[in-house]
Amino acid sequence: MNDVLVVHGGTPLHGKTRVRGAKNLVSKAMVAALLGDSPSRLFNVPAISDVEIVRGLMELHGVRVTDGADGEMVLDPTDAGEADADEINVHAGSSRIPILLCGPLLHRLGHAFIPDLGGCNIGGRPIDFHLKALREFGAIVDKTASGMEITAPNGLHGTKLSLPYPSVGATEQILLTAVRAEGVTELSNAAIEPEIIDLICVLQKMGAIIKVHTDRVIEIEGVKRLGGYVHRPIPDRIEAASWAAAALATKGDVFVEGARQADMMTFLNTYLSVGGAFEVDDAPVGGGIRFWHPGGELRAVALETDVHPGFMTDWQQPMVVALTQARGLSIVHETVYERRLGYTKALNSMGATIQTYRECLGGTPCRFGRRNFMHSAVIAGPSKLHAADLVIPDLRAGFSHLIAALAAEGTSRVYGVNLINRGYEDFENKLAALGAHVERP
Ligand SMILES: CC(=O)N[C@H]1[C@@H](OP(=O)(O)OP(=O)(O)OC[C@H]2O[C@@H](n3ccc(=O)[nH]c3=O)[C@H](O)[C@@H]2O)O[C@H](CO)[C@@H](O)[C@@H]1O
Ligand SMILES: C=C(OP(=O)(O)O)C(=O)O
Repeated sequence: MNDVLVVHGGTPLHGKTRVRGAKNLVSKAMVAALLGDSPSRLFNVPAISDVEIVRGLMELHGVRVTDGADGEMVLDPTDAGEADADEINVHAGSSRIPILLCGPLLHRLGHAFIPDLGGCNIGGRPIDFHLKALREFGAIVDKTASGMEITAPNGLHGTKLSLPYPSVGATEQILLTAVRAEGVTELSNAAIEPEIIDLICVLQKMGAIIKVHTDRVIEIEGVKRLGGYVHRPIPDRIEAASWAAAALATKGDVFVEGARQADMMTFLNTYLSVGGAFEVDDAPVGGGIRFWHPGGELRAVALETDVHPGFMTDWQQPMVVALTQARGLSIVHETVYERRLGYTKALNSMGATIQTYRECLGGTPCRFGRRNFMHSAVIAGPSKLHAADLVIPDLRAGFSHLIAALAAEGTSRVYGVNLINRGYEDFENKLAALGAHVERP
C-alpha cells in the first residue's frame, strides 16, 4: 500500500468523530493479562498498529487473543510459555511496549528476552530507570547482540525505589513487576498519569494490592497469584486533543465522542486561553466534548509541557499548529523530551514563523537547559499556511502535519502517513467524515 496522502487544504473540519480506549493504556493492559492465571477481557480496543504489535508479542508467548464485537478483546494466558527469540525479533524497533514484558515473563517463566525497542524518535529515550529497578528487584540483565536476556535466579523481591524523574514507562515497569514480587515495594517520584491510574485499576481487578499515597508515592504489596480482569479502558485523551487542535486550526467544529473532561483539564484550560471553545456532554452513552473555533482571533499563549497534571507532551505538536494561527508570540517549552520540536521546520516550510531555542523559555528551568537541545520554541502568528510536500517524522508530528495541510491553502502531499496508524484508528475515514478532502494518489 502506498504511504502518501494527498490533502486538499482550506476546508474547516465539521461533524462528529469518536475516540476509543487509550493507546497508552490498552497496550499495557494487554501485557498485564500475562500476569493472570485466567482470561482477561478488554472493551473498546482501538484498531491501531501498536495494539497489533502487542497482540503479536502476546501470541508469540502463547497467549490466545480473540476479538469480539466493537473492540472487545479476550486474552487467555492459560497456555503462555516460551517464545522463540528470532520470532520475537520480528518486533524489534517497532514499539516501546516489549520492555514492559520483563516482570510478567520473569514471574511466569523465570526469564525474559526483550528485543530492541522502537517508539517515536523524539529524544534518546533511555531505559536506565527500568533496568536499575529490575536489578533492585533481583533480576540479572544481560545485553545480547539482538536485545536483552533477563533472568531472576533467586526470584523477585519487593524493594524501596525512587525514580530520578517520574517516568511513565518505568512506573509501569515497577507496577507490573512488584505486584507479584515477594514482599512490599515502595516507589517514590512515581508517574501518576491517568493511564497509570487506569493500569492500577486493571491490576487491582486482578487481585493486586496497590496504594497510591500523596506526593507521588505508590506502595505495592506483592501477592502470590493474580486472576484475569474485565476492563473498559480510559478514552484516548491524546487523540481527543488532536481532533480539538484540528478543529481550532481549521476554524472548524468537531464533537469528539468518548472524550472525557477529567483527563483533559489542563488541555482545556489552554484551549480556552488560546480562544477555542468547548462544551462537555457528560452522557454515559454518546457523551463527549465538542471543540470549536468561535470566530475572531486566537490569542498567543505560553505553555510548558510536563508530567501529569501538567500539559502533556503528546498534546504539544497538534497544539502548536493551532498556535501558528494565534495573534502574537506564543512560547512553548518542551520539558519531557529533548528533541520534540524538529517537526517545526516543516511548519515553517508552509509559511509558519517558528524559532527554536536551546534555552528554557517561559518558565521553569528543566533537565535540558544549557545542554544544546532545541527544546523551546517561539511561534509568531497568525501565519497564512500554504501547501507543501511533507515527510512524517513521528506519530504526533505526523498528525500535526496533517492538521497543517488541512489548514493550508492548496494541495499538500504527506509522505509516511501509515505511521499515524500507530495511534489514530481509521484516521483517513474519520477525516473524510469530517469533510476533509484527502485521497491516496
Ligand atoms: C507507550 C506510552 O505510554 N508512551 C508514552 C510514555 O512514554 P515513555 O513511558 O517512554 O515516557 P517516559 O515517561 O518514560 O519518559 C519521560 C522522560 O524520562 C526519560 N527516561 C525514561 C525512562 C528511563 O529509563 N530513563 C529516562 O531518562 C525519557 O528519556 C524522557 O525524557 O509516556 C510519555 C510521557 O507522558 C508519552 O509521551 C508517551 O506517549
Ligand atoms: C510518544 C508517543 O508514543 P510512544 O511512546 O509509543 O513512542 C506518543 O504516543 O506520542
